[in-house]
Amino acid sequence: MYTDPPRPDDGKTPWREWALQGRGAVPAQQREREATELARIVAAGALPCAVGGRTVCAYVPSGTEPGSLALLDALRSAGARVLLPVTGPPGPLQWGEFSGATGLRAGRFGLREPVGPPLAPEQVAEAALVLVPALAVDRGGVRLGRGAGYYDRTLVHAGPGTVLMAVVRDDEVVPELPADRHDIRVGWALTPSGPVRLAPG
Ligand SMILES: Nc1nc2c(c(=O)[nH]1)N(C=O)[C@@H](CNc1ccc(C(=O)N[C@@H](CCC(=O)O)C(=O)O)cc1)CN2
Ligand SMILES: Nc1ncnc2c1ncn2[C@@H]1O[C@H](COP(=O)(O)OP(=O)(O)OP(=O)(O)O)[C@@H](O)[C@H]1O
Repeated sequence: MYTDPPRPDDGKTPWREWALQGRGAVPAQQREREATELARIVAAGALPCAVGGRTVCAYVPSGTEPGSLALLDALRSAGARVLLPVTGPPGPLQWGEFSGATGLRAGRFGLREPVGPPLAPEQVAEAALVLVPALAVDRGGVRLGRGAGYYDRTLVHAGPGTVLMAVVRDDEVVPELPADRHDIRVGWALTPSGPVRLAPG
């Protein structure tokens, strides 16, 4: 059960605590069900854009983050070239191509990332779709990340046609989050109940 969410003018820190606390309270079985739903949505092709023959940037979930390797496999089965973030010092993220679980090793912060030479941050410009890790997202497309600014610095390189989609739990689509000028808004949320169109601007 969630505690009451903070207010938009409380700042990002209490919102991060709220989301992390909420995720921590979700039983493992429910988390697995939600991950299965997310992978099913991808496998069913119920995304806002076609991914066959296209590049999709995604991420390997860590801890209580929504998603799974099965979701990444579903993207590959749909014919996508899947790129995963390679985390360096704070700045734009580099990328590595996902070739299956055996091609991953632990990187910075213990995050699993592809072995092999990293690709430039600008590769995100090739992407039809970016699945962005998030703690919460609001109806206007403001995304709450972990607070290191990696994705805000990365998504500036996305093309105008790239679909930006924050992956969150149903309860993490909220009316209004605190926003900073540097925040890059996303047009969609991917939740276990399906894609949710947000209205940036
Ligand atoms: N799965 C996943 N991969 C991702 C992200 C993410 O949110 N989730 N990122 C999204 O940006 C980037 C990495 N950003 C991160 C930002 C902060 C911390 C973090 O845990 N910081 C701790 C210190 C942990 C430590 O020192 O070991 C902290 O700030 O307290 C981790 C990753 C790229 N890859
Ligand atoms: N485009 C940018 N250029 C320089 N600094 C930036 C940029 N975007 C964000 N930052 C810096 O990164 C820090 C974290 O920003 P913020 O709290 O918005 O991160 P976040 O969106 O939660 O994290 P992330 O993007 O890694 O998921 C802030 O100190 C901010 O000034």
